[in-house]
Amino acid sequence: MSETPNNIPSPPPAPPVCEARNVWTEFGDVVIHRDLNLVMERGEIMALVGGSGSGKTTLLRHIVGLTEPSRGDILLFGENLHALERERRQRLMTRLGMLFQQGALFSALSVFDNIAFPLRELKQFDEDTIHTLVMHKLTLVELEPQHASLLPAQLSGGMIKRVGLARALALEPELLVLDEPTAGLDPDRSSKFVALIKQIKQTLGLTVLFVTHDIDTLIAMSDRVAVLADKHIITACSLQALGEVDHPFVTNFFQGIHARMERS
Ligand SMILES: Nc1ncnc2c1ncn2[C@@H]1O[C@H](COP(=O)(O)OP(=O)(O)OP(=O)(O)O)[C@@H](O)[C@H]1O
Repeated sequence: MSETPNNIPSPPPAPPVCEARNVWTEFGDVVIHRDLNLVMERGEIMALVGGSGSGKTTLLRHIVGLTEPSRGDILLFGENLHALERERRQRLMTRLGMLFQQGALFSALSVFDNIAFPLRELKQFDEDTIHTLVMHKLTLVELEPQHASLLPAQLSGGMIKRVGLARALALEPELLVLDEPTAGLDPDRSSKFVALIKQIKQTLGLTVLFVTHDIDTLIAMSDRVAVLADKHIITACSLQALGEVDHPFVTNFFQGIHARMERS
């Protein structure tokens, strides 16, 4: 522990928000992740990119506790997620929120009930409090109170994403995980959704990890880019530094980024 000039010990540095340590994932004989390592610091927005089938969604699913790696550890806020007993693990999971591809809303539940779902699961809030929290999240994602009673089938693609985001934010997480947040949105809706995520990130002081194939989203959102190739993270660096990385996937990918930046 370091000391201040008055010899008062300063507190130990906060652990990384999220860390994958020596992670292996195997489906039968097929190895998806081989000794994969990744560290995310508080307050950053990190993009996770990689070829189709390289294991990005699988890694996100490990990080949000839906699946467990074959070997290795996932640490969230310094705690070893898969080694915790159930109750502590559930408590830890309330510190993160996930937006799935296509929103993954419950089709039979209204917008209100979708957003209320994680709050009700927790069994800590009465219905008045849940109402206040849900309506606050609806405002946060720039939807109107009258949208609360709609069913997912009555929503546009952009609205579904916003409701999914509101649900991911329901428990006021510190880490937000987004799988392809702009997939399926037209360029205008996509850039509005990116702006909304960045604004919410700023307001709530979130750390954000997202997967994308979309170069515009990558350029607009990321502080750092983690590249999943050859079954592990080959680099996690700024967009600029990515230009220096000598790897066929990165070289290809960077050509696309370069062309896009020159067009804008
Ligand atoms: N439960 C499972 N059982 C067997 N194989 C699986 C399972 N889940 C994923 N896979 C395989 O693992 C590989 C990685 O899948 P994953 O969805 O993580 O890739 P991805 O990088 O997110 O791909 P994309 O960019 O196309 O969405 C794929 O070959 C997939 O078929």
